[in-house]
Amino acid sequence: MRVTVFGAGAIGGYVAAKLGITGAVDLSIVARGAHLDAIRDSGLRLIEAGKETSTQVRAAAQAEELGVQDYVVLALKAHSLAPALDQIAPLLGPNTAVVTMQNGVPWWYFYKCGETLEGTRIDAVDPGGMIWRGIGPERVIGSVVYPAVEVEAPGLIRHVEGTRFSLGEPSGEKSDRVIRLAAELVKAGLQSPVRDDIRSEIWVKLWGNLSFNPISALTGSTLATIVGDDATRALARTMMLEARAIGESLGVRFPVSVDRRIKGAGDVGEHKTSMLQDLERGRPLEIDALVTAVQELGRLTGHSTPTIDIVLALVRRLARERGCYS
Ligand SMILES: NC(=O)C1=CN([C@@H]2O[C@H](COP(=O)(O)OP(=O)(O)OC[C@H]3O[C@@H](n4cnc5c(N)ncnc54)[C@H](OP(=O)(O)O)[C@@H]3O)[C@@H](O)[C@H]2O)C=CC1
Ligand SMILES: CC(C)(CO)C(=O)C(=O)O
Repeated sequence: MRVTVFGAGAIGGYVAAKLGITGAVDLSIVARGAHLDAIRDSGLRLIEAGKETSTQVRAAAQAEELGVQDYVVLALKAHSLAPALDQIAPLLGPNTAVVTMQNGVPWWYFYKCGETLEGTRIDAVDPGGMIWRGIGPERVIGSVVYPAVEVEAPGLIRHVEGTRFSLGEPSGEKSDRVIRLAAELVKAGLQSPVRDDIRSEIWVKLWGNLSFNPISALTGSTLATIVGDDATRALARTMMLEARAIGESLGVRFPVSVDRRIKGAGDVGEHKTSMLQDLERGRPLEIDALVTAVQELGRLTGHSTPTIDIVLALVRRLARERGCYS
């Protein structure tokens, strides 16, 4: 099984390191810059549960060096995907499956969704439908990423917590390709349940990201602090209720209450969301996949999002001032 992880940063690097340690798949990564140089020099290093491992993995700067794959794991930040389409193309053959390991509303959301909006492109994450055309939604295996992972230094991945990568076909089918991939991830020591309704799980994760991430960027606060403060907790809750109305109108089942989801986020503790971490590092923020796309889905389904709109306006303004959003 030929597997390439494109964008082997924190999440992609973790998946690649785990698959590499098992050695059961023909594994490659595409990376760039100092990170790529370090992986070529010293292997892909992973610190997990206090133990460091290093895996020699085929690491390419250009996908042409690797050719057509059985699976391509896309572990880029959502905004990095459109600019990378030409670089990803050489990995794709007629039977290549593409696994989207990203937070937020995925660009393929309305593929085989069984809704009246079937085939709708979401401009916030797929401007002009260029990703839909460039990758093809029929290749997609959806994913929900739970682990917290960081790139501590070039070539060095630090696992913080969590091992679950839920997978699911957009159609909900338990296809051979998704079952085979899940089996490899499990062999590598990860949890990989195959879902028949991956969109509902995407929404439960998104629920936290669309509210806590921009609030944390705006306030500089950790999850525990946002949840512990009555006013910011209420703000997150209002955003989540606006989002739930949109999700439910799209057929999403929320298996937990909004208050339980908020408690779960608070229990993570004094943790800075990825959006706050990106802001502090001056890196582009994933505003569009996490927040703008939800606003767009609100417009598509006829739901107003007054609180999401305000928070979105503020976090965009902040990110523009800091050069982290264009
Ligand atoms: N990290 C985490 O704990 C979690 C992350 N997620 C989600 O997972 C997704 C990935 O996040 P994360 O792993 O943190 O992000 P990272 O920024 O750590 O990793 C993305 C990697 O892709 C690389 N990249 C971007 N464009 C290209 C390109 N054209 N060619 C080669 N490499 C490229 C980046 O390189 P460069 O650094 O040079 O830009 C970086 O190494 C996001 O959607 C995030 O929200 C979800 C749950 C938890
Ligand atoms: C920690 C959490 C769950 C915040 O919603 C997250 O996914 C992130 O930081 O992006």
